[in-house]
Amino acid sequence: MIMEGFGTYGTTPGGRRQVGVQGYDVPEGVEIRGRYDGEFARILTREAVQFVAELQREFRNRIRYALECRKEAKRRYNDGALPGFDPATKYIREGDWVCAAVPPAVADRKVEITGPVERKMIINALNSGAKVFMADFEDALSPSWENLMRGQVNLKDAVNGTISFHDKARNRVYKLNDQTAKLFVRPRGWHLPEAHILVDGEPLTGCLMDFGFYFFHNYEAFRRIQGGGFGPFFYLPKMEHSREAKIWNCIFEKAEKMAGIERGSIRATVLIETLPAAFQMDEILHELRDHSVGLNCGRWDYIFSYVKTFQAHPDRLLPDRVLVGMTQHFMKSYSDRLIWTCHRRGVHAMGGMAAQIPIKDDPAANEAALDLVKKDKQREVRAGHDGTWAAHPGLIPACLEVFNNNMGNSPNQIQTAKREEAANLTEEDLLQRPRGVRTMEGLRLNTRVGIQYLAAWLTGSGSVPLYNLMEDAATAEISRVQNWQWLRYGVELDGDGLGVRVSKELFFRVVEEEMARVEREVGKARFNKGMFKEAGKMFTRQCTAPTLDDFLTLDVYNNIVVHYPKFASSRL
Ligand SMILES: CC(=O)SCCNC(=O)CCNC(=O)[C@H](O)C(C)(C)COP(=O)(O)OP(=O)(O)OC[C@H]1O[C@@H](n2cnc3c(N)ncnc32)[C@H](O)[C@@H]1OP(=O)(O)O
Ligand SMILES: O=CC(=O)O
Ligand SMILES: [Mg+2]
Repeated sequence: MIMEGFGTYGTTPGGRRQVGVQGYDVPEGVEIRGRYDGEFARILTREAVQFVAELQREFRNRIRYALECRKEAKRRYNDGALPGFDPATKYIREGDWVCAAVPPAVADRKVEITGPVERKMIINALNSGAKVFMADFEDALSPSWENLMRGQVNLKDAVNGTISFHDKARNRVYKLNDQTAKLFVRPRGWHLPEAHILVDGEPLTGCLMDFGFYFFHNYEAFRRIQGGGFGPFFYLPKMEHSREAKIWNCIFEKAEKMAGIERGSIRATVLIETLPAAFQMDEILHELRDHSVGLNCGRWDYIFSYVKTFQAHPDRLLPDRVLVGMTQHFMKSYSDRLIWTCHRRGVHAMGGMAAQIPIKDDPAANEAALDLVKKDKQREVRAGHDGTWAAHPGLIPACLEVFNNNMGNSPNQIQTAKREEAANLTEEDLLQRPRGVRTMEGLRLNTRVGIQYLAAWLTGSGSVPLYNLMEDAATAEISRVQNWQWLRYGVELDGDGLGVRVSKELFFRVVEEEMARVEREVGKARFNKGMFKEAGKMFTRQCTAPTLDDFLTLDVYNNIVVHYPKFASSRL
């Protein structure tokens, strides 16, 4: 068996093995095709891999079925059906039940910072003054083998309190403060495979890798150090139906049993970030009622999902992306319903992410951006949200101030902001067509943002600052699907007064011009060294595809897969 934690990778303490000929010690039926690294071997222990493989074997058929059901629902929406409340689960929506009590350690979640599982950012986020840090394997992370495995190593060190980072260029050492944010971890969505680990010859389900290794290595320390006897805590993304929440509930139960900890120890907040899930809030909470700690308004994926769900409904086209904010009736209705539902069931109703980030070189623009963030947070706290998301440490004081000013010393508003009137929101409220115009600048912005995001993702960065906004997989998806839909229906760009219709010819010209603009902005050297040209081709292909790809990152995933077929895993 390979020993854990031996210094530089490649040789055992005895020095008998060579770099590259070493492998992870894996159980029967598992093959690891990612690069070998001594640090990664601390995570990929035989026992941990066995646990993850068992999750895969037990749940793969149910996951497959849930994904088939998504396809079936897509067929129905494409044939003209609209999402709505399920009559079969009316008894759950109308029933008088509550979720398990919120663990005291996370009663106060006024401001949560999010970010990829990158070492320095984890330390900065935990030290940021936010109540919670949502460490992200999802929208904010490009899921390369290196990023995923380093992320697991970083989280293990973070939970144990030993994480540090030496920025050699700036001669600065990063360490944890005495007071840190509570850690939540967001695994990938169900749809993403993990091509570097095969179980019985098939790729592992990505989220089972993220959840499984994190849980296996950290549940004991987390419950002792962070969770006050509860935990670990998770965020669950991109679900479309309560049957998917049921799978997570069973996974949690299996993990708790394996660990010998009480049922209900693990807690998760589900992002309501798909249009179909907005009609399943009660059902999702009900499935997870012993493991729930609320719902969150994942606004960016929600907008993406609106377009995707209505991809075949030309009467429901979105206006320019910048016009689809939380004050649009369908967005406001979804946030109101989420608050009402969560508080009725005794759990947190979390707000979402304002995309503005600090602007370093322009004080006036910085002030204006901060003002937009504050207004967004004010709207959330007054509506009854118990907390919100921030993308950057520089925003934490302002967001906290807004929530503290409106909530005083209360840790949350679960008992005080019931929002009973939201019970009257109808299917029509949740689906109402967004208002606004479409412009050439909207098409251009989608294009240059989509391409630059993809270029970053292909080279390892899953969240980037672009034009003073945070961009991640969810925001980039909006750019992609909106372009696709406008092209598909040859929409008129009615906001320009020119009556121009979107066509392939127009789009190809826009791509060319925006690529030239990006090259000017980032500089020739960076442009040629980066993956901009490849990203441009991929984005163009996606926007002009005859049928809409379900996910941008799924389509391009193979470009970041790096296999080490001969050496990575062996049974020693
Ligand atoms: C739709 C959704 O799912 S939202 C959730 C997913 N998205 C995210 O989590 C995005 C999180 N945010 C980020 O990734 C970053 O803030 C970005 C990419 C948008 C901007 O990053 P940068 O350009 O590096 O920011 P900037 O240069 O201002 O950073 C200043 C410092 O703050 C740190 N920082 C910035 N954002 C974060 C963060 N979210 N968490 C921790 N530290 C952060 C930087 O590491 C840097 O640290 P240093 O001074 O010690 O070197
Ligand atoms: O995950 C959050 C979102 O807005 O999408
Ligand atoms: Mg999202």
